[in-house]
Amino acid sequence: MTAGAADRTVTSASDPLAEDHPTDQSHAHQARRLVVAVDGPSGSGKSSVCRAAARRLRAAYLDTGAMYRAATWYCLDRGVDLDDEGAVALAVEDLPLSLSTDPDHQTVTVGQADVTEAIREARISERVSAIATNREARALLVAAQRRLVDEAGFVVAEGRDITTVVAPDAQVRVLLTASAEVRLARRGLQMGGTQSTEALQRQVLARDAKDSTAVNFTEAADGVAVLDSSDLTFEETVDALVSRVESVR
Ligand SMILES: Nc1ncnc2c1ncn2[C@@H]1O[C@H](COP(=O)(O)OP(=O)(O)OP(=O)(O)O)[C@@H](O)[C@H]1O
Ligand SMILES: Nc1ccn([C@H]2C[C@H](O)[C@@H](COP(=O)(O)O)O2)c(=O)n1
Repeated sequence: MTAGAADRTVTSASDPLAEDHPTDQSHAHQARRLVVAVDGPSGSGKSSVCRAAARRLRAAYLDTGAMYRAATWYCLDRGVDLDDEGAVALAVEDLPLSLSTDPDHQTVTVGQADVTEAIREARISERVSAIATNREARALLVAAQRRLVDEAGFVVAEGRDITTVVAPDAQVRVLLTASAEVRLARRGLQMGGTQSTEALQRQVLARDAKDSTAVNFTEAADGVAVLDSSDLTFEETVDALVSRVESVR
């Protein structure tokens, strides 16, 4: 792990902070505890907007989707049948995951393998719903995420169930949305125009449809503010999120 202001390491999903060594700066985060929870559908801008907001706020950044992706990578690497719910849950229990929460240095490792890039591949995006819809695997990952949020103190955490399950008591709770058309266009640009329309639809819309059978991230729960970025630039969206945080600090 690269030590830094917001670094945390999950050493296994079932015992996430067993070997964590918070730095002095991370204690400073705890002293001003503030949790910013952001959910939303694929391509709405959660990762990019939350990472930029965390940088501006000098907070930790927790990408919970990266944990589901790393679990998928691990299962595929070990030849676990993703349709075998019990085998997947056992694998996730053993998952040797290390995740940086420093918004400037995003790294994800599984055992000795640096999977930071690999977990973004289409083969992972197209299979990750098998983990997201596995109840036991979810429970393990949610427990690890709660520990990370608690330890971070001042954190921007994003995913699909942060406002409702992982950190329902967060001081700032936001559902970041954008129209399906806009999200597909953004994801197409992000992938450098390499993906067919069908592939993009599988990775964005079909994945959302599967994931939403496990958790609701299309409607804001009570107390959750909707931030629709369809007509906002990236900077305007970051500004809107940062302003919300500043208003409760
Ligand atoms: N308001 C915005 N205006 C223009 N582009 C944006 C905006 N917000 C995000 N983007 C861009 O859209 C793309 C998708 O954003 P991002 O990967 O953050 O989405 P996401 O919600 O995390 O998706 P996923 O859940 O699938 O990982 C990125 O290239 C990002 O820079
Ligand atoms: N809190 C979360 C975060 C993510 N997921 C699932 C749903 C996605 O298909 C997958 C990858 O997330 P992404 O990197 O695209 O944000 O992980 C979830 O169910 N709950």
